[in-house]
Amino acid sequence: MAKHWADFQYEIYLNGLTGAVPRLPTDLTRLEALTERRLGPGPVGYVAGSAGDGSTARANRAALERRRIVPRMLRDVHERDLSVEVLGRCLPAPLALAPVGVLSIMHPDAEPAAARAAAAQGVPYILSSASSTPMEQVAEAMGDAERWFQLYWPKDREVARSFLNRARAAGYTALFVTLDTPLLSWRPRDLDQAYLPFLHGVGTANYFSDPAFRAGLAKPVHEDPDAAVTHFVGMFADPGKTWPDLAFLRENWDGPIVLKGVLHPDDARQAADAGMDGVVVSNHGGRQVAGAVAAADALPGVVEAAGDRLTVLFDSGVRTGDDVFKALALGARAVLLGRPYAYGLALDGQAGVEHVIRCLLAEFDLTLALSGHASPSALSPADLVEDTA
Ligand SMILES: Cc1cc2nc3c(=O)[nH]c(=O)nc-3n(C[C@H](O)[C@H](O)[C@H](O)COP(=O)(O)O)c2cc1C
Ligand SMILES: O=C(O)C(=O)c1ccccc1
Repeated sequence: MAKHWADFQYEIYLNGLTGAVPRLPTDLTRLEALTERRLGPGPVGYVAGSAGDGSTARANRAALERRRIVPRMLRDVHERDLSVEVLGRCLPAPLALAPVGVLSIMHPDAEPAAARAAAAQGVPYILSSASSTPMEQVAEAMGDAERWFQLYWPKDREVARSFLNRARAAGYTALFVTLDTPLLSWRPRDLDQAYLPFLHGVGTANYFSDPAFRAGLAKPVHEDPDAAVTHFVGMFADPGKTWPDLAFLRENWDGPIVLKGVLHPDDARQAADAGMDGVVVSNHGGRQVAGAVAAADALPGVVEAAGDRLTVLFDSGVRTGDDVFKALALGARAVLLGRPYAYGLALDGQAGVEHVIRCLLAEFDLTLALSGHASPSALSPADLVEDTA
């Protein structure tokens, strides 16, 4: 019998018999305000903030909320199985933790704590290139869990090659290549605080530990940290890249490659033509293009274009179990979760991240059951209506 994620609900009530209540709210939309009280304005602004006036982030929520579930009754939902196949692996639920860089601004335990939390719950953790801990150390924290690595494709070919070699040697199997961040967007919350974590050296661990990166420095990192940061800023991304460049990644990575940040159906077709294995329909949580299409509104078109050539994943704005239901009904195979787990980490370290995963999946399991379905594969667009009022 598959694990019932909904059992967490009963566990909470049972603990209540001894007077215990959960350490963090079970409505994950409440975590941002709590984190705001805990952390300084720079760090929380960086995580909570988005591009421009925040319209894309709001549109992400509105597009999910506008879609409403039409539950079905009397359909035997006693036994449920939330597992899904993603990139040739069986996951216990349709969820992975999105790559979130600079996590040490949230909590000193940072990426290793998030990785341990994900591993404890059997959920994949996608490690960001811009992590505060080198990828080899995070790999150890992941233990037997699935290891996925997010690539910010460095401008320098040798650093790119070195990252791929290191990731492979450290046991990462799938590569998530983020396409939507060749530049950082206009982010007023960070600009008004004049706060950018990397300029404080945060999020540079993979680079500063990299032999190919260090070969480009005149002096060792510790002798001239400012020059190392400047080198990182110039190297971190490359707005000059085009579709034919993907051949380099295909030649240098033999596992699955997923392009993160695809919103247009034609880009999905180009991804498939370039031999990619999947896409993440994402607008980076509203952090890149202000005024961009809501991720959920872009999802059906990309799903159609992908056909059976690509695995389609989804992120940007997922906060509740019914959001997961809706993304899957619109055709995503699984969702990635971003800010909520960063807040869980800020508020309670590894335990906070586990709390977030368990709440989201318990709520999804209950939504699935109460809507008359026993597995993610049963969902389709016919389970939703669009609220046009
Ligand atoms: C603080 C922060 C840092 C992020 N860093 C990265 C990153 O290093 N690489 C990446 O591909 N996406 C990054 N993202 C985007 C997430 O992977 C994801 O697309 C987004 O957070 C999903 O939206 P949500 O926060 O609404 O769930 C970051 C997001 C946040 C909030
Ligand atoms: O802030 C982000 O959204 C992001 O993707 C990023 C980029 C570089 C370093 C850390 C995070």
